[in-house]
Amino acid sequence: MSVELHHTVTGPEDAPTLLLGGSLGSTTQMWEPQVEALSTALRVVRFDMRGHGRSPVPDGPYTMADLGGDVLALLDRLGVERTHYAGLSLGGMVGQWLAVNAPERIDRLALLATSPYPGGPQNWLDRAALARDQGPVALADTVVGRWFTEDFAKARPHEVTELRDGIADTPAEGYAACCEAISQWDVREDLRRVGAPTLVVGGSEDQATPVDGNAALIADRIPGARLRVLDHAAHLLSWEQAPRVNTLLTWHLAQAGPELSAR
Ligand SMILES: O=C(O)CC1=CCC(=O)O1
Repeated sequence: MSVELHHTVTGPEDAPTLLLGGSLGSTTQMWEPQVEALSTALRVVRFDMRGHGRSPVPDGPYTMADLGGDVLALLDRLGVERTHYAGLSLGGMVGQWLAVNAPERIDRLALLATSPYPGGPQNWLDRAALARDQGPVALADTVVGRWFTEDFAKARPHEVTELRDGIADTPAEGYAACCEAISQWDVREDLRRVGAPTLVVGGSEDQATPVDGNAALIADRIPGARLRVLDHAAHLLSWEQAPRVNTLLTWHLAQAGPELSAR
């Protein structure tokens, strides 16, 4: 059964909707570098994944269908028939699920630093067990260490600490149950069925979802998908390379119709 996701809406009410789905251990905060740039021409809807931030935390395990079903319920609540969707990491997995399982609801798709198959269950089940046992605080330093390049972490340590604390504050059950959803995730054979025009963005220094086997594979399989690889970018590339990501998203989504390209 779906839950009512916490969300925020920014931008003109009559503009096309863009949903932003975030990473494991994040909240709507992770999209702050995008909101101003994207919300002049789009109605930007950020949401907390179930088990995260201010959304409900049902007992796990969750599945990607649970997470995708929550997004469909959110669209229904907002009265949105079709939407653009951009997601990073876990948010990008949910984007792939939506594009495969609810293609009639998705207009244009952007998949950032995400994976079609994050390597099989065991690592993720181990991470789930650790999160339940000791809390995400036990993982926060390691995880945030993959979110940014060393140069960025040296230059902007306060931002890294803030996001690290966000991972640590994620409800243990929510974090663990989302790891369990990731542990079962394998969409490789379904990607050829995706009809949404898709932009795939990878980070050249992303060790969590390296371009080879992730962004490159997704772009190879989704018909007509466009791949862009950003240098000086690790996993949370929407934060570290915000202006470049905002330009790419604006470019990709502006091809949807005259409302966007005119602004
Ligand atoms: O948390 C990580 O290590 C990277 C990641 C994979 C899926 C996700 O959302 O984050």
